[in-house]
Amino acid sequence: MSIVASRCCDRTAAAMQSLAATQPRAQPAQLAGRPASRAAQATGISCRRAAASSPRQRQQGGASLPPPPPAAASVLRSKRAARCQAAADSDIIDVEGKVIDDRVPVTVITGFLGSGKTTLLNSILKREHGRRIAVIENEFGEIDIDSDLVSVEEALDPSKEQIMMLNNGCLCCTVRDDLVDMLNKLYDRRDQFDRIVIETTGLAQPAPIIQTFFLEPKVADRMKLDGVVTLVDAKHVELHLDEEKPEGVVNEAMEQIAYADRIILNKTDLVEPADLERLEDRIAAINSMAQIKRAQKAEVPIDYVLGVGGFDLEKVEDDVLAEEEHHSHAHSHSHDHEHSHSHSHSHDHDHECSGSNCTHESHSHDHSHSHSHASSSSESEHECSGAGCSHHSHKHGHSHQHHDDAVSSVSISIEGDMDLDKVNYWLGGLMEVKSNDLYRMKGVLAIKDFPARFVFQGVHMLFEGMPDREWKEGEKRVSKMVFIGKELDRQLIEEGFRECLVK
Ligand SMILES: Nc1nc2c(ncn2[C@@H]2O[C@H](COP(=O)(O)OP(=O)(O)OP(=O)(O)O)[C@@H](O)[C@H]2O)c(=O)[nH]1
Repeated sequence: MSIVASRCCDRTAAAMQSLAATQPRAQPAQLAGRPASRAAQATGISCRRAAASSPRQRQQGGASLPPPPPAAASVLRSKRAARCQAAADSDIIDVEGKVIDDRVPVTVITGFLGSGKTTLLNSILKREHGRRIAVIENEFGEIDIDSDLVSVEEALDPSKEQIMMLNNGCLCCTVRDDLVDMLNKLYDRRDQFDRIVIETTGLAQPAPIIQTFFLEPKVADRMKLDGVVTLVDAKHVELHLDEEKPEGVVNEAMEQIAYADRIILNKTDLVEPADLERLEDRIAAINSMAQIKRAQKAEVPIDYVLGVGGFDLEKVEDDVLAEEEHHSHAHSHSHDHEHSHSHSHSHDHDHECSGSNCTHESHSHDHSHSHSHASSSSESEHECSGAGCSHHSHKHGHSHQHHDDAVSSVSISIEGDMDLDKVNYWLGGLMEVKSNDLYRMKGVLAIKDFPARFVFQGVHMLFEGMPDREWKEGEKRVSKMVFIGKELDRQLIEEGFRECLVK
């Protein structure tokens, strides 16, 4: 694994306009191969997991901007070989040469105040699922931590040797070091548990917690972030999402949804089915990659929250495909609406997508009851189907709800080979310029002259990627990317990505 961690963006230069440009620059962002089991199988190279989780690897260049890449295809190969050597001595490899990932999986439970986090945690701890769980409970100063503690303590069964640690501070801003300490202390008792669950405060911003698992070498070497599970209070979430925040102040509720791998739409007993549909649309517009499940008392199958693999490169394709399915479902959902309202809808962009060159604007399906038929008022018309369509800002909302959520998902799908140097340059620029506002991204790329697909995922300035399986004979070489972030300029992102195509 390669992680580019330029935490601070010194170079805001040229802003977003520069992203569409394509000349390689001196220090592009890095797309480098991660030696992982599937890649190793595909290439015959057997080496180990996450090179970036090795402190030594980090010193060797994972944590700073990498040198300029040589010719496209050789970047992946040479980096992969280097990483094999770098990681070899500390890694466990099975008899077939496959890497065994022995790190402790960690689940982060987040969600706004009162959304049901403790209810979920208690439910996880009480159920028989055969996993021994250590819990880290984080609470914020003013909140009554004692009552929460009691409820969690009651759920702990001494015979299962569950462990709980309490951190009385805010993980997101002041005590990430505390989290590191706690994780490392917990690790000393590694034989007593199989996985760790962290319940965050309702006001937590997930990013620093997530980043801890990639940026802190010791933690990254010992633990693996399995997934971010976000509880959403169906009754109150819109209140929080709609809350106007002063400039520069984050909307925690929106961020918690944006970073999620799994969303539990909880307290469904308190709202009407129509409210749930509307909420699901709004949540999906913010984060189109996360699965959403409705629940009461946070009751969901255990596999929905544990063993998610939300940051696994091996699962990137599933997530990207899930996003596409979600999109097409949302389309049909929106069309259902259309019919039930007897063609009285105004879509911002009434379109269907097909062909490799479709590049349409935000799919904001505005189900307004007061407008006439969509086609008459649409700004652009296109069709949408097939790999070549690039979808953006999947905002499937209703006219009575907000359309100006600052956080949204942008997905692009383009057929054809990408020029690696250009992708390096463009993606590096995007990460630099958007840094704090680019929350999560995942993608599968077709790189020219490279027989394997390249998969990547990222959080802010953290980026990891690796060659995946080889393209199959006759398979369409399609590159897909999904970005979740704040005030993403869909058009600029798409133009930049399209410019990376081999001419
Ligand atoms: N009606 C209803 N109440 C629920 C549901 N799930 C949880 N609750 C209740 O909502 C309240 C808050 O739930 P918690 O699990 O404590 O929520 P939390 O997110 O941990 O709360 P904080 O720690 O304050 O952020 C409790 O009284 C729960 O019993 C649900 O599905 N329906």
